[in-house]
Amino acid sequence: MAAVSLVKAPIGQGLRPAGHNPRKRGAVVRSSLQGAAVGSRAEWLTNCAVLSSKVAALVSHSTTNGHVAAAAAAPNGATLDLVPVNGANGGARNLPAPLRIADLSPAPMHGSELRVAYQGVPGAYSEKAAGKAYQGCDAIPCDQFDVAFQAVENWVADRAVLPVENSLGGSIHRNYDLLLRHRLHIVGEVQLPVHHCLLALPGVRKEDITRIISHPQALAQCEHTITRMGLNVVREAFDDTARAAEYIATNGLRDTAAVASSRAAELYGMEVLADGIQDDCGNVTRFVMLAREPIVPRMDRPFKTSIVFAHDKEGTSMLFKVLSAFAFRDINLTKIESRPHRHIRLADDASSGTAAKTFEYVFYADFQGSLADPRVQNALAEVQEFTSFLRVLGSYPMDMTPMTAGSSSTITSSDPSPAPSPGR
Ligand SMILES: O=C(O)C(=O)C[C@]1(C(=O)O)C=C[C@@H](O)C=C1
Repeated sequence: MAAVSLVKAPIGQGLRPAGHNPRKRGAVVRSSLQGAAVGSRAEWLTNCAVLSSKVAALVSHSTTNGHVAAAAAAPNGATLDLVPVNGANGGARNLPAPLRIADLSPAPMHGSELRVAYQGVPGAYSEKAAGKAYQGCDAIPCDQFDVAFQAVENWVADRAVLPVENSLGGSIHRNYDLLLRHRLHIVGEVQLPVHHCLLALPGVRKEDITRIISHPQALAQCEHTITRMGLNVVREAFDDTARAAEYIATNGLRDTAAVASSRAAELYGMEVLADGIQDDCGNVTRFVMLAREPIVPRMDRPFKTSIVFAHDKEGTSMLFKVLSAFAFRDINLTKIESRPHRHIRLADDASSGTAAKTFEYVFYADFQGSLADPRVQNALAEVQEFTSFLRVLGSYPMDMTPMTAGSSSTITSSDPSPAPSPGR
């Protein structure tokens, strides 16, 4: 499958039903502590069904006289300009085909495959993470992280699975920045043990290699091992690990090796020169699962909640106060990250568009606890008092799978529409 490089004209984008404004929803604590978007998804589906039946009625009427006689009014008042049907009368061959019910369906229903966007090409670790998060999904490769966000926002994909941190390389800052710029919700997490190989074309020996290419995170995760191998090489960054392998194969490069997965070796006809070259055998990358809607937080299993906050006044010990709101309630923080964000535009629920706000730093924090837990709600209410900006990025089940090398067991998720698998 070709990588999605631009997501500009998704099917049905202009047909949003009345009241459907994705930017209005969300989990900003100021408006609501509980994600209240479940009803709006149902509303969207209902409106689609109404719209579909109107179109279906018109199309069936049109087949009696060979033409669609009139324009249909969509529920939001927009006019659907239905075109003459291609037929024996001819003359309409270059005109667009009429909408079908399938075009109006925003997401696969009733067990059909979930479309999951990831960054990279087949053989990338992110593809494997997508398969671990949503077994049997239709994984959609995207050439950039931003495109994966857009693919979900524009209904080209139902979910995105993107890396946020690695146990050796640290945070993937780009995705933290994008979480703030976009309006998607974290609905789950998946931790993937990452086992790197050094790949080269068949017959190439280690001594022939002058260059190693890979994703910067993958190069960082193998930095010491590559040095210890005594190879006289330059290291170059590439978009993703699998694309580095594909590039070598496509261009027949016999002086270049890639750090990538054994699956990439199989897919692109490469040989494994060295196996397990990550600097730590417990090398794990954490991915987040993103959706247009939040999931309903629960209390019957371990949950994690991710927030982002900022303060626009100096000298008020904001960070200390925020941390104390969690500490005094014995809520365990699992991660905190600060990012500079001058001139970053924040998607803001308070207005229908985006509002430009400037803070010196924003802070991302993950903590153990569900948004359904009153302790968490109280902590967030307090955090809200100390901050100028607070947004809940998601409250979702923790990935509890033991992190043994090569482990790939399924995680437990509350995500409402994952591919069918036990316990979901
Ligand atoms: O290049 C890939 O294969 C990816 O999936 C990207 C990525 C990353 O961004 O960290 C994912 C997991 C590994 O940590 C290395 C690279």
